[in-house]
Amino acid sequence: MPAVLTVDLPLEVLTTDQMARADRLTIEGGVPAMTLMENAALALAKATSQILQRTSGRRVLVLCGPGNNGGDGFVAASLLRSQRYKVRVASLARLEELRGPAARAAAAWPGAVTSALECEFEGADLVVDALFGTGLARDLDADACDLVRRLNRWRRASGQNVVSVDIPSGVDGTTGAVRGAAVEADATVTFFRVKTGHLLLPGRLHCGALACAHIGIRPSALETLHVSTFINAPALWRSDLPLPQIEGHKYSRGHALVVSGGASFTGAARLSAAAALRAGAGLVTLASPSDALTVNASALTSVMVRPADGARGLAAVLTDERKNAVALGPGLGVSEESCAKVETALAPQAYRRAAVLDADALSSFAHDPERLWRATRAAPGPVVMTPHAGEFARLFACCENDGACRSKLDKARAAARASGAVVVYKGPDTVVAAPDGRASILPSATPWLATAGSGDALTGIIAGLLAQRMEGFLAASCAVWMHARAAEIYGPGLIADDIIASLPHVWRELCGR
Ligand SMILES: NC(=O)C1=CN([C@@H]2O[C@H](COP(=O)(O)OP(=O)(O)OC[C@H]3O[C@@H](n4cnc5c(N)ncnc54)[C@H](O)[C@@H]3O)[C@@H](O)[C@H]2O)[C@@H](O)CC1
Ligand SMILES: Nc1ncnc2c1ncn2[C@@H]1O[C@H](COP(=O)(O)OP(=O)(O)O)[C@@H](O)[C@H]1O
Ligand SMILES: [K+]
Repeated sequence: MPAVLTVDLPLEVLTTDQMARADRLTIEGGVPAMTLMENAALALAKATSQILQRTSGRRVLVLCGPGNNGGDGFVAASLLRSQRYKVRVASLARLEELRGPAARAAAAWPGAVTSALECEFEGADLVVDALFGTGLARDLDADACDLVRRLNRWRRASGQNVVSVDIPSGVDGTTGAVRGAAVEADATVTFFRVKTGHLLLPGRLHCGALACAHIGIRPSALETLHVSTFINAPALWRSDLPLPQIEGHKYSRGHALVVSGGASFTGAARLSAAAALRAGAGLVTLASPSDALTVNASALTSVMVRPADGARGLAAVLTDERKNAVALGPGLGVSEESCAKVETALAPQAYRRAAVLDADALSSFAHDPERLWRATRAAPGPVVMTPHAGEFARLFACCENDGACRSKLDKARAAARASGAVVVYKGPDTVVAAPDGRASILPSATPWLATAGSGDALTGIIAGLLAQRMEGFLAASCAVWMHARAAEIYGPGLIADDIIASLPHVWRELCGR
């Protein structure tokens, strides 16, 4: 499998509305719509011909829809025909229904056009899906759903390739939802910038290999779009990555405190502590209940262990101002005592201490999320919360059910706004959202990450970066990427300990030494 996390795509991610505005601004700025369409078709024909290994005579079927996505299809069909491919075109709309550049593109196609609803895929070496793009406005009707499902069945049975223009037809370009049915593509060529629907599930699973082509839209168009969603890639946070300084010492690299659960629940916190050290914190201390002190101390070497019983014990350990990042949740237990420990860790104080809240530190507030948000809003430093889907549903039910929240991205943003904390909404398409509206989406992650303790390792990496004083949103995004990249490097068979063991390889890639 290719290393997807290191593929180069532009950082900014757009909604379909933002993309439409970028198109409009460019056209108003003097670039003809037809030029954009021709450039889009050129990129598409190039991708198609690469998949067909430039062998002329191969048979290509182009499925065109009623809008400009179909227009791109018509122009690409003409280009591929001029490159000596055997091209058939099938249209969903009657040609007289087409408007604007799409109508002009269809008129320039020299061959026959058949009905897409009746078309046969047999004999095709590749199908170009130009049915619907970013203009998809409602669910596909029954006939279009039937066409898409027939195409998907043919692709699976024949093993031939499908290339989607802009976005697999049927995928909502903003939310990633499937509107009735959606094409399963082997490759998708999008234009100018990736859209949120390419990255959020299930949309991402329909795209295959995603490429982004420049078609003449000026990057200056971004200035008016107020883009706040980014691909989670090193370019987003690399310049803020904390690196050890020659004149530095361990205290200048920060001191993370991880809070352990009781005697039978200590492994999770130890994973977090080890991950915090590997993420570069100069020192890591495990605050352990007395009954778990021996088991923790005997299982740790470079992590220090200090006794801390209850919220009071934690408060005593936290009087040391050098402990500038605290992580709670893994193995903590769901209880009122855990709520009190979280409130202690977040209590206002004279110096800036960052906090990461995961697992039981979140679930303990399920009956009263407002109580947690009061604490997170009042906290003196950045707070990062890392819920998986179950924890998110328990804690942020109001954001789940809010009619304005249409996607995982919307929900994570609403949760960050409500809590005043950075929210890492975990899963195969992890979203990191900051209270100020910034968000990042991880473009891929190996499902081998779904293993016990994997989230605990992530909590530790975030704590380690926060201890080094990295800004909250960037630290959380960077940690999510490092965690996924460590798993990608290690490969199949991964367990949580391997994520931690792989972190030096990730560092080496990031800093080149
Ligand atoms: N606007 C531009 O300047 C450019 C647009 N380009 C292409 O144009 C596409 C966007 O074009 P459009 O805005 O025309 O939209 P689309 O071609 O994506 O589809 C919209 C058309 O389908 C209809 N429609 C929407 N949902 C439907 C549904 N569920 N069932 C049946 N019909 C439905 C709409 O009424 C409209 O006619 C992009 O995806 C891209 O491929 C490219 O040519 C590059 C430049
Ligand atoms: N299918 C998947 N694909 C990629 N990453 C996943 C998948 N499922 C879970 N993950 C990631 O694995 C980690 C699991 O965290 P979590 O559910 O808290 O596990 P645990 O509680 O066992 O530590 C998260 O970082 C999450 O994003
Ligand atoms: K399409």
